[in-house]
Amino acid sequence: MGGEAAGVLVAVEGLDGAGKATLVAALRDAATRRGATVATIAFPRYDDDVHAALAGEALRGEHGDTGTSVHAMALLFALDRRAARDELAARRRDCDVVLVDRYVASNAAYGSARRHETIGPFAAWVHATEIDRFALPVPDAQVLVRVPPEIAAQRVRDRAAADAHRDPDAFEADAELQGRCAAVYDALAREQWLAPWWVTDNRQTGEQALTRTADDVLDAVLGAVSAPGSSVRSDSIET
Ligand SMILES: Nc1ncnc2c1ncn2[C@@H]1O[C@H](COP(=O)(O)OP(=O)(O)O)[C@@H](O)[C@H]1O
Ligand SMILES: Cc1cn([C@H]2C[C@H](O)[C@@H](COP(=O)(O)OP(=O)(O)O)O2)c(=O)[nH]c1=O
Repeated sequence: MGGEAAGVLVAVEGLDGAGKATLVAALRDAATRRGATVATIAFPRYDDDVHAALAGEALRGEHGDTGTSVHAMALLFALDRRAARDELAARRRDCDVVLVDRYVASNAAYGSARRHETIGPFAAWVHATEIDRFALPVPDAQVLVRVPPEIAAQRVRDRAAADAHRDPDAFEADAELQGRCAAVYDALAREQWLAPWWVTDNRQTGEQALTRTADDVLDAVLGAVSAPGSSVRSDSIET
């Protein structure tokens, strides 16, 4: 890898508490062990971008009715990514693998779920706004970290109990929204929305299971990217 080719852009997606940050760290370690250079970016970039900061505040009830508007929230998340375009391009120039913790599909999943849609007008608007208009790069692969919503919700609660700064926000506290969001994510993966998806089951606990999952994901994602003939696949990675 390297040279003129842009680093592989891998988006990690899933519910709040699904285990995205945990998998991103495991993927970074696994890719590094294989000799690849790796960069990671987590969206929303609360500390680095004003749109992300505003979205975070709106999720906690600030800024009047901003949080109740599906499109306003999605625009703030999208503008955060738009402002990260140069950084994304630079990381892809410098590194073999760029891992993003949430990306464009998060907007499609959460916004569609909020509007009680699956893949419909809202997902089309997200594509038109972020890909067609903002020219954000299409990822090479999208990984759905899949767990039942009840397990994700329990992890969010445990995390909040352990860390006062991780109090559940408006989306995290809405169990019905998380349930609909899980269904939209499944549909996005099934339909290969935007780019190829891989689905990984993250119910299992333990370091070993995580390392195995990260290795399986890397094999699948990097294998498919370096062998374009094999193109779009929807393999389910069993852990
Ligand atoms: N496979 C797993 N089994 C048990 N706990 C997990 C697993 N993956 C993540 N966790 C825990 O669940 C919580 C949420 O994980 P995190 O990676 O922060 O999720 P996300 O980034 O999707 O919100 C964390 O406390 C993490 O340690
Ligand atoms: C990045 C992004 C997040 N979201 C939602 C998902 C989450 O419920 C919420 C906050 O993002 P999240 O990554 O969960 O941040 P944190 O765990 O630090 O609170 O915003 C979108 O709806 N669209 C997006 O583009």
